[in-house]
Amino acid sequence: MGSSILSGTFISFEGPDGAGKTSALRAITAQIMDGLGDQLVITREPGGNPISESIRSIILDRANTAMDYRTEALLYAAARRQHLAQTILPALEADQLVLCDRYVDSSIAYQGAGRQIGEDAVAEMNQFATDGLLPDLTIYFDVPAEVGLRRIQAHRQADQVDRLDVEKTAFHDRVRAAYLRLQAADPDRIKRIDATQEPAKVVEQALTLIKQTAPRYF
Ligand SMILES: Nc1ncnc2c1ncn2[C@@H]1O[C@H](COP(=O)(O)OP(=O)(O)OP(=O)(O)O)[C@@H](O)[C@H]1O
Ligand SMILES: Cc1cn([C@H]2C[C@H](O)[C@@H](COP(=O)(O)O)O2)c(=O)[nH]c1=O
Repeated sequence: MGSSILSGTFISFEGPDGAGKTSALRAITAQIMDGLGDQLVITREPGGNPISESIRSIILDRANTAMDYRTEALLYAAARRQHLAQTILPALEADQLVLCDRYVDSSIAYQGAGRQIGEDAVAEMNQFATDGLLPDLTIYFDVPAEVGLRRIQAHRQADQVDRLDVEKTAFHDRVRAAYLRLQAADPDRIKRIDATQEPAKVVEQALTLIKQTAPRYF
C-alpha cells in the first residue's frame, strides 16, 4: 500500500439488505460524534465522494436491467478504488476513525456468491482495486435473508428500493451464506452480531466492538 503511514482505524459495517447497518451506523454516529469531532469519518460504498456516488447511481438504477454481472462487479470495484484513494486513505493518514457502510466483503458476497461469478475471482479483482487494504474490524450484521427483505418491504418507499433489493430470496440467501463463510474464515477481523435483536441491543454490541478495536478515540 505504498510507503504512507496509515495510523487511523478503518471499520466496515456489513450485512444482507435490511440487516440494519445504516440505522445502527446513524445511531452510533449520534452517540459518538460530539466526543470525536473531526476525528470521525462516516462514509459508505458504493459512494462516499462525487465520482463514486455517480457510479452508485448507475449501478443501483432499476432501469439498468441490461447490466452484465461482471460489469456490475467492475463498477463496484471502480467506485471502491476512487473511494479508497479520495476518502479512506487520506482519512487513515490523518489518524481518523473511519466507519464505512459496506466495503470489499459486500462484493465477494453479492457479486461473487449472489451473482455467482465466483468469490475468488471477485476477491482477486478487488485485490487490485484496494491494493489489499482490509478494515481493522468488520462488523457483520447477520439476519436471515427473509427478515431483511421483510424489513425493507415494510419500511421503504417503492422508489427507494434499488436494483439489488428486488432480487429474489435465493439471491439473498446466497449472499448471507457467503457472509457466514467470510466470517468463519476470518474471525479475528469479522465479528458477527445477531441483527435480529432489538435495535438498541444491536447498537450497543456494535459500539462495544468499535471501542475494543479503537479504544484511543474514546
Ligand atoms: N434491529 C432491528 N429490528 C427491526 N427493524 C430494524 C432493525 N434495524 C433496522 N431496522 C429497520 O429495518 C429497515 C432496514 O434498516 P437499514 O436501512 O438500517 O438496513 P441496511 O442494513 O442498511 O439495509 P440496506 O443494505 O438494504 O440499505 C429500516 O426500516 C430500519 O428501521
Ligand atoms: C458495496 C457493494 C454493495 N452492493 C449492494 C448491496 C446493496 O444491495 C447495494 C447498496 O445499497 P445500500 O443500501 O447502500 O446498502 O449494493 C453490492 O452488491 N456490492 C458491493 O460491493
